[in-house]
Amino acid sequence: METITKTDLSALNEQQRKAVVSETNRLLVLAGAGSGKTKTLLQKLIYLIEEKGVSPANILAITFTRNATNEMIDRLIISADTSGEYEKQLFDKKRSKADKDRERLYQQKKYKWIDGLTVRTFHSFCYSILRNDGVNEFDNKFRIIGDEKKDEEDELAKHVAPETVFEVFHKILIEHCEDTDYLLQLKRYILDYVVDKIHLKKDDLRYSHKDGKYFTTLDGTKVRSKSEQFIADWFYRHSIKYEYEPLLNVKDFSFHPDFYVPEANLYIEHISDKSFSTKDKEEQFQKGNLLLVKTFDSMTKDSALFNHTLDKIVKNRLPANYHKTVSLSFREEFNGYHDYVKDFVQQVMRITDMIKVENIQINTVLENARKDQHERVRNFYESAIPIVKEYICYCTNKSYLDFNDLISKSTSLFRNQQDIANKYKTKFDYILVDEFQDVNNLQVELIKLLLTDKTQLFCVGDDWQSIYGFRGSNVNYIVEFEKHFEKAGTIKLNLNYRSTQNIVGASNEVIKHNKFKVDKDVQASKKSEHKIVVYSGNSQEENIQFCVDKVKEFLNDGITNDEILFLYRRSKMFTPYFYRFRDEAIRIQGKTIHAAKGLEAKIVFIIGLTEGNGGFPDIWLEDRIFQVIKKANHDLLMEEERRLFYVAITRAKDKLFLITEKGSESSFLKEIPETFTVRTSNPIKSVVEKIITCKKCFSQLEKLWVVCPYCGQKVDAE
Ligand SMILES: Nc1ncnc2c1ncn2[C@@H]1O[C@H](COP(=O)(O)OP(=O)(O)OP(=O)(O)O)[C@@H](O)[C@H]1O
Repeated sequence: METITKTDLSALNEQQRKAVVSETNRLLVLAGAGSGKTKTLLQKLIYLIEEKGVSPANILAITFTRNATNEMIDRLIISADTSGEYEKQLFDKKRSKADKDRERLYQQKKYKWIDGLTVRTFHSFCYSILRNDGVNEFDNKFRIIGDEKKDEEDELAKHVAPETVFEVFHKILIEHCEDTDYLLQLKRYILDYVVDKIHLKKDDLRYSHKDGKYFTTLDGTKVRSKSEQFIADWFYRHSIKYEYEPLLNVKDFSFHPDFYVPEANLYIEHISDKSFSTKDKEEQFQKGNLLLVKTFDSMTKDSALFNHTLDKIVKNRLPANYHKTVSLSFREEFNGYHDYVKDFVQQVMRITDMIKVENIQINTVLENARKDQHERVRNFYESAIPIVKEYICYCTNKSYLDFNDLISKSTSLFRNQQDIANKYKTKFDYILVDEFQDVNNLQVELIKLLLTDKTQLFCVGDDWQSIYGFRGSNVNYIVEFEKHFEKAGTIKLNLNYRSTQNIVGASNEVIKHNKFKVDKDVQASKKSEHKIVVYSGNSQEENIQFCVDKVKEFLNDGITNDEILFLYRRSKMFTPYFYRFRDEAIRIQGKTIHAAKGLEAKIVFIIGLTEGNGGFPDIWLEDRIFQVIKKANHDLLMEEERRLFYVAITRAKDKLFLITEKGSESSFLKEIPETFTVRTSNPIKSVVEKIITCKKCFSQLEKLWVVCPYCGQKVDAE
């Protein structure tokens, strides 16, 4: 075999080394943030090939994202490339991404051992299984449907559907709206629960309308009660023109009856428990020789009966040639509400994913939803489920597979076709999985179907960083690894090489508030020169100003833009910052915390750390709609939010800024002990680090190191 690269076991700490040489067949390397899990996994790969003589063809390394796969391949090429050229090219800012991708591919081919490895995302691995071996199971000329239509650079580009999941759902929804009943049902849902928000508690919007007209009817009129809304909707559904609270001048005085139907020359007064006596009004009607009909709240309890009543009252009085059917247009009916329709589609997409990951029958979901005590939940599913069913049929007819289908089709292929399962089982003697804390049911099932008693499964992950629960990942697989995989072992990596003591200390304290986790004693290897800055301005403008000033200061001190990272819970928090920095002609990197997984930066700002709606924590999955498919209690959802905060904090190497607003500080900030922070509303000057020389290997180090990262010598900071 060609010489590849040296397994540099001496560059690893004892625990990392133990993990690399371990012969345990089911091993979990449970690592704290920045403790070198990716490094350990790569060394394991190299060790297997170089020291143990394993053929690269027998190794499968699985990641979650294309970026992670590329990074893994990059690191392998760097380790093999003694000239150091590849690393230079990779970090060359003048080179385009496409250029780097081409170079990666070229280098990968050049080193046969790297090319021989299977380093894939779950999805691309399943994609090739289905393409190569799925023919007996179903049409293997399928195309993938996802969030993007095409990316020229993507290896899967040729096989991607010409429409996105969202587009298909939206299209199906519009088609469904050709049925007027469905259209109005959906419109009613959106008006009630998005526009009027009638599901919210009393102390909100509902009573804040000065004129008391709160309920929105299907034609957009605001009325005073649910019953009036029902009556107005009934007119709309039957295309009967009406006037709401028209001014009526009768003999002795003028007043506003509830409804007037011109074509029937009829007035309707709806009587609720709270209505005043209508005696006076009735007299006036008699005097004026006008037709008044009363309806009562008690009638509205049974909607079928009430429909019937209105039928009797109104229809008989309409002219004989009155025709009722008018087809409604989707575009016009939702005029002004199209963004809400899109939100609805997003929610339908979310439940479709959940249904697939949890492997529940659609009709079971509908049955459960119908039993839910909340009308909003029942109504949501009545409108959503027909769309989900149609989407599934549509994808089958078009031979589209979405990301969940790729995995579930692969597992069913393995279950149904033993010979194909055996082919993969015998091929891969070693299966390495990165970011194991993010696996979901389907992915674990796939892994299990690939294992034999002899296969070595090597998983690395950090339960404290499990942040994809909302997409179906299940932190239980890592927390109870030894229950899910027989005869499993665990090695913990506890030394954080990335962040300084204050950052590691703060992150440890925050995560202590979570109950569902594995305990780890994560230590920092770098001293702190700076405390974490918690800045609370009086307004967003003050916060932005503070960040702009700080960033300018850093840039003046010679720090480059890509060493500074802005993190946030939701993209929209960043928008005002983005525009302000753009006005200042400063380019900064901003990422959602989810997208910052695995990244690190010298200086990190976490913005939007306010309590309450739109802040952080932001527990949206608690919405009862999702609970129908998967139960999740408030405490567990809060734990996921806290893990997300933990991921954010631990991206910082040296300096961390936590940006909040006076009076609405995120509860997470209170979980960081004072010793690690400076809390202020004023700008603060930063401390400039000094460089020292390691006495043993003479490396130039920032004063922050406790132990020299190159030779392990204890560094005397003084
Ligand atoms: N034994 C070691 N000696 C010196 N530096 C190390 C060692 N192990 C890891 N590092 C360095 O620590 C940093 C973090 O490593 P890595 O990215 O592998 O951590 P990680 O556990 O995957 O992090 P996270 O889970 O937080 O994304 C890297 O810069 C890496 O080179």
